[in-house]
Parts: sequence; C-alpha cells; structure tokens
Amino acid sequence: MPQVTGHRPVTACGGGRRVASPVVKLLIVTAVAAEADAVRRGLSVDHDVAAVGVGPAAAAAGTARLLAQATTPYLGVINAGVAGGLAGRVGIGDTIVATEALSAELGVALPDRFQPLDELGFGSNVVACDPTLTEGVPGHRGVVLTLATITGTPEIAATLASRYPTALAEAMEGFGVATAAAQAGLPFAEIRTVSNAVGDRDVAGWDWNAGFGALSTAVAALPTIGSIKE
Ligand SMILES: O=C(O)c1cccc(C(=O)CC[C@H]2O[C@@H](n3cnc4c(=O)[nH]cnc43)[C@H](O)[C@@H]2O)c1
Repeated sequence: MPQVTGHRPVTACGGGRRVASPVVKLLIVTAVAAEADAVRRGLSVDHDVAAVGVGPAAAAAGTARLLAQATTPYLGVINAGVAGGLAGRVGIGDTIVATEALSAELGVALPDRFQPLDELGFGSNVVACDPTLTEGVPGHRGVVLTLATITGTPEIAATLASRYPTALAEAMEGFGVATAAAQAGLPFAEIRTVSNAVGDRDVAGWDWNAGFGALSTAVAALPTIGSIKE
C-alpha cells in the first residue's frame, strides 16, 4: 500500500528561479457545503477542503478536476461526510474510518445475486483505503458502501447488510473520489459520520447536527503531516 512522506521536496517556479517547496496538504473532498464547513471547523491544519457535489459521478469528476488544477501536489485525498449507518452495526453520531470504498452498484443484477465488477474481469468495484492518512482518528473500521441511489426501504437495507457483512455505512461519493485519487496515483481515505440509519425515509428526523458535529471532531484527530510516515 502506498504511504506518504512528510515533506517531499518538489521544484516550483518562483520569481524566475526554481525553488523547493514542501508538499504539506491533503485534499479533503465533501459532497455538500455543510459537510465542508463541518470539516473546516474541526481542522487545525491547513488542508484544502472542497465540496464537489452529490453522487459518485460528481465526486469523481470534481476530485479529478481539483487534482488536475492543483499547483502543488497533494499528499493524499480524503472523502469526508455524513452517511447512513447500517442498523445494529453503528449508531447515530458514530464515526467510521473506511477500510475500503466499495461500489455496491457496479456489476450485474442477476436473478439470484449481485455479481460485482470484480468478477467480470474488466475492473474493480473496490478501492482500498490507506490507513496512514487516518491513523489516530477514533471510530469504527469497516467497509463503506457507495451508491448513486439512496436506500429507501428497510428491505433493501437488509439486502445490503446481508450481501456485505463487513459494511458499516452507505454514502454516495467514496468510490468516486477513490477512483480519481487512484488514477492520480494518490493514497485515499474515507471518513463518514452517521446522520441516519440506512433505509430510514423519515428525512426530517435525520440528525444532521450529530453527523456534522462528529465530522468536526473526527477530522480534528487527523495525523499531522509530519507524522504521516513513509
Ligand atoms: O433522501 C433525501 O430526501 C435527502 C434529503 C436531503 C439530503 C439527503 C442526503 O442524503 C444528503 C446528501 C449526502 O449525505 C450522504 N448520506 C447521508 N445519509 C445517507 C444515506 O442514508 N444513504 C446515502 N447517502 C447518505 C451522501 O453521501 C450524500 O452526499 C437526502
């Protein structure tokens, strides 16, 4: 698994001469502005934080655009935001540090089962997370599912829970951000905090404050750049 260095010297143009500048930032990508604000409230280090839109397509395109436009290379990319938690595995306000971002929709819906892209021989529906980016962040460790379609019934929630026994939550961007990071050769991590139970359609009852508060607390515990080891 790739690991990131503390201060990697790169050359940059400055006043007509080439100077070495340290690479000191992570790119933290969220879906919506309220998540980006929660991340900024918690951060004590100057990382770049940007909201790129809801869903895996916006997440992948937005992250790829930000990486392509960056004037200084990033050490890694983190997708942060709120999520639906799988009942009985995590609770409202809990923090999840993903071990993998897994697309639960990329594959074939067979009559008797879902066949993931991994089995088809032309790509993967899973990106592994780099634990060095989130070392010391307290929370559950497990798979976070990415879906373009929010789960809207307890039956679908139960199907997902049974299909993915190590999954803890679902959200809509992780696999997209992870794919952009992987294609740029950068390590990736995903941090999610639980605002609702997967399948709960009482959206008025979702606990945004618990989710956003936990998000601020979680990113406050991100390792300092100097301590992200080779
Ligand atoms: O379902 C709705 O009607 C609805 C209304 C307002 C906001 C939402 C969101 O899902 C917020 C978008 C954001 O939050 C993540 N998220 C949070 N809970 C879930 C979930 O149960 N399933 C999937 N995604 C969730 C997601 O990453 C979105 O970017 C919905």
